[in-house]
Amino acid sequence: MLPNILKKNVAIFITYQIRIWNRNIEAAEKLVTLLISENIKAEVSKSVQEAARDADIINTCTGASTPILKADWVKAGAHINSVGAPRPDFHEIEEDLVRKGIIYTDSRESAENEAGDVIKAGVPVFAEIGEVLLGSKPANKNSLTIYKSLGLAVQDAVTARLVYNMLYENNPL
Ligand SMILES: NC(=O)C1=CN([C@@H]2O[C@H](COP(=O)(O)OP(=O)(O)OC[C@H]3O[C@@H](n4cnc5c(N)ncnc54)[C@H](OP(=O)(O)O)[C@@H]3O)[C@@H](O)[C@H]2O)C=CC1
Ligand SMILES: O=C([O-])C1=[NH+]CCC1
Repeated sequence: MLPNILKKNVAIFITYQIRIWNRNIEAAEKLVTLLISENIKAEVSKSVQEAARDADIINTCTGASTPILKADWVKAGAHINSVGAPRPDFHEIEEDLVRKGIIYTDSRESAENEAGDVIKAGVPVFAEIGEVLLGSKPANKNSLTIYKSLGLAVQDAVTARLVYNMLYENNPL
């Protein structure tokens, strides 16, 4: 999943340097090689701290059950996209870091019931992404912001429909 997220980031931001950390360095090297082969500037970091240092955007996408990203490693004004820890008993972001951030999510109900990091920190969700897109809630660009992604069933349904159409309607067998 992470390669696709990174490519989307690169499509949006013109200047960038991507640093990749994985607990298994060979996996990080493999991803960096893939990104470089697609002309995306990427390099391996030996630690999460090194990867996060001075980063404007941090993407966490792990199956970790204890936090891997700590508050002291993240600069003021950074934005974090947290994709992992989608269960109440899973964590990938340190509690203090979640408390420092303004929390955005795809579904408030899901975040309050499923996102371990949000539940443990006991912080309110500031806005759903839909509210930001509609202009009813601000993006707070200069603050530390955290987008807690959990996925919406409608995304799966629409994707399944697109795949079905490609297979059976646009390209009938
Ligand atoms: N928000 C959303 O919409 C969605 C969220 N998810 C969640 O995102 C996460 C990643 O999913 P996906 O990419 O499919 O999973 P993968 O199994 O492909 O990748 C998991 C990654 O997490 C790493 N990892 C696992 N445990 C730890 C740990 N304790 N510390 C550090 N790194 C760890 C793995 O490292 P290694 O390579 O060493 O094994 C691997 O790089 C999962 O938690 C999944 O449930 C999934 C789909 C949608
Ligand atoms: O596939 C998955 O592991 C998940 N999808 C949404 C939350 C977790």
